Amino acid sequence: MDPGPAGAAGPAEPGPGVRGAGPAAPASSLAVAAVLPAGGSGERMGVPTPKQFCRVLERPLISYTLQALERVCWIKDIVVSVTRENMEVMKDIIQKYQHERVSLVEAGVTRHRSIFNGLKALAEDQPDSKLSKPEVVIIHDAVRPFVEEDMLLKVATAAKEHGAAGAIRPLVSTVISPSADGCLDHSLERARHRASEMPQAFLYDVIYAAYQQCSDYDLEFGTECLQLALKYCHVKAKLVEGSPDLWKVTYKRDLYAAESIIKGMFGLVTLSSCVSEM
Ligand SMILES: Nc1ccn([C@@H]2O[C@H](COP(=O)(O)OP(=O)(O)OP(=O)(O)O)[C@@H](O)[C@H]2O)c(=O)n1
Ligand SMILES: O=C(CO)[C@H](O)[C@H](O)COP(=O)(O)O
Repeated sequence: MDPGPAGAAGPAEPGPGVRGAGPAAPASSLAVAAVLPAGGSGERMGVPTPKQFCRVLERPLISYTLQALERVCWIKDIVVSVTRENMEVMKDIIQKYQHERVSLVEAGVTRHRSIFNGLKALAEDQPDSKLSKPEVVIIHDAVRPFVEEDMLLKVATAAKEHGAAGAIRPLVSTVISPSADGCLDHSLERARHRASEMPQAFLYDVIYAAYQQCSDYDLEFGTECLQLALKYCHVKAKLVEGSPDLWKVTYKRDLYAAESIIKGMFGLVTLSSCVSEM
């Protein structure tokens, strides 16, 4: 286990993303970068602090996500989209927890706009940029801290082959479509559908071209990057089964769940204490 950064506050975290010897890296010729949208306000969490900055065991949630990515040595650059008002907060987090290879860009008013801003920073025509255009870009929500290297490798490799790839999970509940009068219109067959999670990965040229062409409606209301690659670049994403830990911290209770997973990683929760609580 890696110790936490020297002098950093918070637990000496095992860090998500590192277990055992780890999976093999992709071919060294594959240039990979990551974009982390972190410009949301976390309305559904219902607390004043945006959820990515909420503390879990004394450490901001986004710091765990950054740690999971920066421990993957083949991810060269990590671009984080943050609102102007939280830029200083983010810089303080980077300094305090000694995050590496992180660049900041200004977030947009929607998630898609924040991602687009991150992609623009990686484009080759950026003057004075220390970033270089990657072949593959991973997109991962700042509020999904438990991503493993193995999963990142799977989506990056599949993106190189297929142009796009994304993590999926089985649906827990059936998805239904209501009609305008609040009654059931139709219901989807659960076994034939999947929940789309993160991370996702793309050939950079594919996803950048998709964002450049996409409509204001997509940028405002879209929730699915894989759909943009399909709609604008005719790229059918490879879907990769992910672990349950990829879920997105959304509600207040998710912070408690994240805390208990991190404690489990530290060995702070023993099996007997779990059993006695059941
Ligand atoms: N304008 C936005 C909106 C969202 N995000 C980011 O996109 C990710 C996933 O979005 P979501 O979970 O919906 O975050 P919020 O928009 O913050 O949450 P809510 O929908 O509850 O307001 C988060 O890391 C969030 O910070 C972003 O970068 N820019
Ligand atoms: O769900 C997703 C994948 O499809 C995205 O990860 C994302 O979290 C969607 O966020 P929002 O619902 O706020 O747009």
